[in-house]
Amino acid sequence: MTGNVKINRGLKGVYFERSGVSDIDGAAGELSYRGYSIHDLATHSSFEEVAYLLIHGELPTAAQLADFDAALRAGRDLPPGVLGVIETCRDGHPMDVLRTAVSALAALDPASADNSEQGMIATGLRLTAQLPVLVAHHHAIREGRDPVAPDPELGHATNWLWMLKGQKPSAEAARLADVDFILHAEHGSNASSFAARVTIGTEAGLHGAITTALATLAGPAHGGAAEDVMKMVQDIGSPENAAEYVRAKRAAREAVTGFGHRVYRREDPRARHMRDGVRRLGEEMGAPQWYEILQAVVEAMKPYARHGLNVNVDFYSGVIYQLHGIPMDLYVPIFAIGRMPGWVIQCLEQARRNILIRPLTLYDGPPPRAYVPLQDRGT
Ligand SMILES: CC(=O)SCCNC(=O)CCNC(=O)[C@H](O)C(C)(C)COP(=O)(O)OP(=O)(O)OC[C@H]1O[C@@H](n2cnc3c(N)ncnc32)[C@H](O)[C@@H]1OP(=O)(O)O
Ligand SMILES: O=C([O-])CC(=O)C(=O)O
Repeated sequence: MTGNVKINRGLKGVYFERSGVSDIDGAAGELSYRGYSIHDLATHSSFEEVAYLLIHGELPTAAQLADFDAALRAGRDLPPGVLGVIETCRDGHPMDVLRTAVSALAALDPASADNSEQGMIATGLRLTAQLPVLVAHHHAIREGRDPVAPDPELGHATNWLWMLKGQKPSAEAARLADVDFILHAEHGSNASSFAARVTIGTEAGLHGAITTALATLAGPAHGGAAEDVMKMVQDIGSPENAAEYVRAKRAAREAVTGFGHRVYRREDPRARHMRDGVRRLGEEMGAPQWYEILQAVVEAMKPYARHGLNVNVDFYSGVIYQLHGIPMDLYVPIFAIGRMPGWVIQCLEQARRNILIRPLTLYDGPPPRAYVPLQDRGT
């Protein structure tokens, strides 16, 4: 069929469902989770509290938070067998290894087939707890070290840095990681959450949906941007080279990574918290040049700021990880660790009022024609 049909390529501007989780005002540059401003949450909250808020809809009481935190800490164990999978693909990109390990968990986790509401919440908590362990263990294995066991005395962000580096992080480093996870925890119908919903829409399980989400997050137009920003900063090398770098990119009509967003027409509200972190940490660590290069890129992009083109959340996050000595190929997995509660609640919302997600493509191929047998098709 062809005809006068309106096509929204990339589903731009299309509402496909209602959601009570996060509200994004792209024109105003505002974001809230369950009605709470991202700025309040980044300033006052913790990842554990935000994960509870996202999944259960309300901020927890002290007792509810303690139970939730205990469940997260208890969920860090990995079923035997998954380390063998990681070992087999140890030299792959950490995002490929993580996706493969989560996919393997579907087969190795005895409770993975429980698609009830309570079953999905329990699986979601386990996966939220397990993702940092998978990433840290893979990193140790590829470096030829023994994986560092999770420490049940430590909260989510502190334990992640402990397992990654084998040393207890400073309070400042742990807080920056915590804020990073809060800022990445949820973002409506972004590509990876939408992909996870499509998977749940077929009544597949949560491990499958998270595997889909991980595959989708990895691309440079989505979660892969932080890694690319760090590569860009290294290519630029010094603030005075930024203008020429941007000019050449725009002359070639190439995107400048870390800029642009499908929804925001102002600065991404999450960016300011990362920017403050880069500036502070850079000064403290005697490496202010990264911040200066980033700000020189922002300045150089101003003439191209049509349609409100501005920095997104991942413009600054890569440099924070770099200052913490975290390898570039772990930046997307870090995003994934933070995004887990968002994926879980998007999947729960989908499952609660499930409908198969199946839009249409308007056919514009050849008209009907007769089949030509192989021997009649020439050489
Ligand atoms: C966590 C996240 O996923 S945030 C996004 C992370 N991704 C990146 O940072 C990669 C770089 N950015 C991009 O590739 C894009 O901005 C995307 C894919 C994120 C969004 O793309 P779109 O939805 O097409 O953006 P949008 O419709 O707002 O584009 C408007 C205009 O700005 C331009 N534009 C968008 N992003 C950029 C950019 N990074 N650099 C230069 N120009 C850009 C577009 O080419 C378009 O110009 P046109 O009207 O002349 O065609
Ligand atoms: O919402 C989007 O399209 C991408 C994004 O910023 C996110 O997933 O955090």
